[in-house]
Amino acid sequence: MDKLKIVANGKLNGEITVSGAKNAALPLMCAGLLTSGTLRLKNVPMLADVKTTQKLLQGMGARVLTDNIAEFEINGSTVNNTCAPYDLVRTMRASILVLGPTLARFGQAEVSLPGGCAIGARPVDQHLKGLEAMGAQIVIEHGYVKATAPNGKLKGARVVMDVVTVGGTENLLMAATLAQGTTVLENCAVEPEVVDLAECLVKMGAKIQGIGTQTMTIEGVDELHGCEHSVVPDRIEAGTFLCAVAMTGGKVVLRNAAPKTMDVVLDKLVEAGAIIEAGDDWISIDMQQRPKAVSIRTAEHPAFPTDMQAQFMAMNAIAEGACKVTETIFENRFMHVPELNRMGANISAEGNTALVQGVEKLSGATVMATDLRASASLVMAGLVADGETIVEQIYHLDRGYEHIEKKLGGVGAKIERIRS
Ligand SMILES: CC(=O)N[C@H]1[C@@H](OP(=O)(O)OP(=O)(O)OC[C@H]2O[C@@H](n3ccc(=O)[nH]c3=O)[C@H](O)[C@@H]2O)O[C@H](CO)[C@@H](O)[C@@H]1O
Ligand SMILES: C=C(OP(=O)(O)O)C(=O)O
Repeated sequence: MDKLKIVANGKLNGEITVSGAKNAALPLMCAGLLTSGTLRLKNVPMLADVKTTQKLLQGMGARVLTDNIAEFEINGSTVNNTCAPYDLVRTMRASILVLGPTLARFGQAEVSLPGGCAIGARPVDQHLKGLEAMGAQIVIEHGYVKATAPNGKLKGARVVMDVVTVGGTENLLMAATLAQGTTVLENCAVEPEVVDLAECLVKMGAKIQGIGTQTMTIEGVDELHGCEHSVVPDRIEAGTFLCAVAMTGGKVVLRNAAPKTMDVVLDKLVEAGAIIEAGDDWISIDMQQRPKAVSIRTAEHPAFPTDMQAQFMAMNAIAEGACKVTETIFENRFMHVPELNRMGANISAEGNTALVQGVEKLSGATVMATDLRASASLVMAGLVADGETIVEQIYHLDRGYEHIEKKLGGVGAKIERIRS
């Protein structure tokens, strides 16, 4: 399994181009199942999860073409299999997002239950509850969700999700576009990636009102057509690089970024001492001091994103002062804490709260993490640690960061992939 070797190399300086968002690209690719037309997606990040989604869609019979430089064409006219098998679903929880579109277009779907993962149990009860309200008959058998729509069609319904769920909102939104009648989704997630999906669906002919609000009303249509859509920039990848610069110091400009989707993260970096400037599609950071510790509390958008919690923990680990990090979205998202402590950090975690006392120095070590953002936080710690840091098990990182070693290497980091 590949590893990353990182040696501190001073301040980061230069420019980085941000990729399209993983969390938007995956549901957008699944939306290709809703139409027999061609969905052309641009700005798609070349990530392990995108390749898994490509395999999943191809396994269902869809034609998926890519030029391997950020463009995909998905054509759902040839879909002849409504099953998403365990061997693909288990490597990527977002596979559950084929359930809504497949059921809505073909009247049946069989999708392996994704199961829990390192950061929490992550049930999909809200997805199933919503589809049942839309008339689906659902059984769980042999680890699979087997869903059918009586007479082949879902029916519009009012669904109040009892937790705010990004994937649940996306699945039900896609399903509702082809349902008969009107669906009202209440308590929707308003993450930028949900908005991006909704905007693409509208281009495909869907009738959706309330995009970007907690209530979306969808008037079902008989069919959707193809369209061209550019994936929203990845606010989490961008935030990760900004945090890295906040730790090393330096001046970096991020291109193809979406600062309007990152308000709270940018505010917190300013609180930490960074000078941040932004235009429509760029962000610059200038950091010439040791960061100040900043307390954060994760919550649904537009509050502080859980997917940035580990990276801020790494920054706080070397910051001046002490702070509190509270995780309210996932029940087990502190796996980076013991690894950061092995590198000399002073963090104590209990329940969903971690108290961080900043230290002056970290020391390099061999570390690993069992989830994506935890792995990113260890890479960042390596950028400022004494000696060599080896981050193992980086297939987690490859799920969500496109060429992280090249992007950070391009602004002066000493970081090398060791292939095995
Ligand atoms: C591919 C993708 O977009 N992944 C993102 C998505 O994950 P994902 O869509 O899986 O996250 P959700 O928003 O659904 O999960 C939020 C919380 O709701 C709970 N829940 C969710 C669904 C459900 O049916 N029942 C239930 O109880 C989950 O266990 C979790 O505690 O949003 C998360 C929260 O912003 C991000 O961390 C992930 O990066
Ligand atoms: C938790 C994450 O992703 P996923 O939902 O794909 O596991 C993430 O991107 O940090």
